[in-house]
Amino acid sequence: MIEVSGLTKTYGPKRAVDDISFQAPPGSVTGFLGPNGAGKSTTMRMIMGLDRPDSGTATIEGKPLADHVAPMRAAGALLEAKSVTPGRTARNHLRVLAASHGIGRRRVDEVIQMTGLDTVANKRVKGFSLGMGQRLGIATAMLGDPSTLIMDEPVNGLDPDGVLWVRNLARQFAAEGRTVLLSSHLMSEVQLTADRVVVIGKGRILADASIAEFTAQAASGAVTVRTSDDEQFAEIVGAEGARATRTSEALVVDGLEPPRIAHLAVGAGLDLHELVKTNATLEEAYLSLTADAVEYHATAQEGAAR
Ligand SMILES: Nc1ncnc2c1ncn2[C@@H]1O[C@H](COP(=O)(O)OP(=O)(O)OP(=O)(O)O)[C@@H](O)[C@H]1O
Repeated sequence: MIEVSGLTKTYGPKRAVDDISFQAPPGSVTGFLGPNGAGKSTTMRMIMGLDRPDSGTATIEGKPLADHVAPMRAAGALLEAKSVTPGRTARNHLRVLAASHGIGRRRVDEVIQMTGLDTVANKRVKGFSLGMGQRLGIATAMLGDPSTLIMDEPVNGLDPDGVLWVRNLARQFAAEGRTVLLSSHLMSEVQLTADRVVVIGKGRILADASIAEFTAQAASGAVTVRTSDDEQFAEIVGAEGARATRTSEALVVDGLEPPRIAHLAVGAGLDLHELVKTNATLEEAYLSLTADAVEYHATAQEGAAR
């Protein structure tokens, strides 16, 4: 369990994190989302005790990470800034770290295997690709077999196979009752990986909900209907006070729930060919929520495809 309470961090005039509180419960994957510069990495660094908050607290299993007897067993993190000595091999990097935390060499071999680094474990880290570096970062995070795993942009630079692997790893960790907090800008991936989302914008919490709740909030509630006579059915729906818009292929009904729509169609003796409530995707929900919190806008290019 990660608990963040009233956490605030200012860099000069910039309030990077502004009085945020949220929990990442055990047994689930919490997606940590927000536009560039929203404060995600700063928050993760404070949870890991790498940045000192101006005020507020961040705890793991009830206490700050630094107060744990074996911090690497409490939490492991893949953060953006890597602290790997480039001249070392991946295996040596892991061995040095393991030795300084009382972790045996067998665990080093295990995490090398788990992260698919076997063939490059004896190569110097400075020659690593972005994806191999990510895998080594994840291997480092897992070294202590931690109960909490924090990953900042874990799929950054990974090939599709690696993306799937991170998704399965996160899901497996959660299934084992551990806590997973991960940030990502890939909404489709978060939708597949996370159970819950915490959305942050300009240092403040914008949403804290399950994926289902979060996307339901953004859904228009419209229902797509096709019947044996859409023109007649549009009138029936209109008489009920709902709005029916005809598209080339169907009717889009606003203001009635599917069971009522089905009841009306059957009552009018019409065949019902389609009845679908439209759900927003995580990306649509995210974009509509964060529209005002985006700090770095791209401007449309002259001559760009329209
Ligand atoms: N060490 C620092 N010194 C000064 N400003 C910083 C520092 N670290 C972060 N900031 C500022 O704090 C704000 C939050 O940054 P942070 O890296 O936490 O955002 P983020 O949500 O992780 O963004 P991204 O998605 O781009 O990684 C930004 O405006 C950033 O410029």
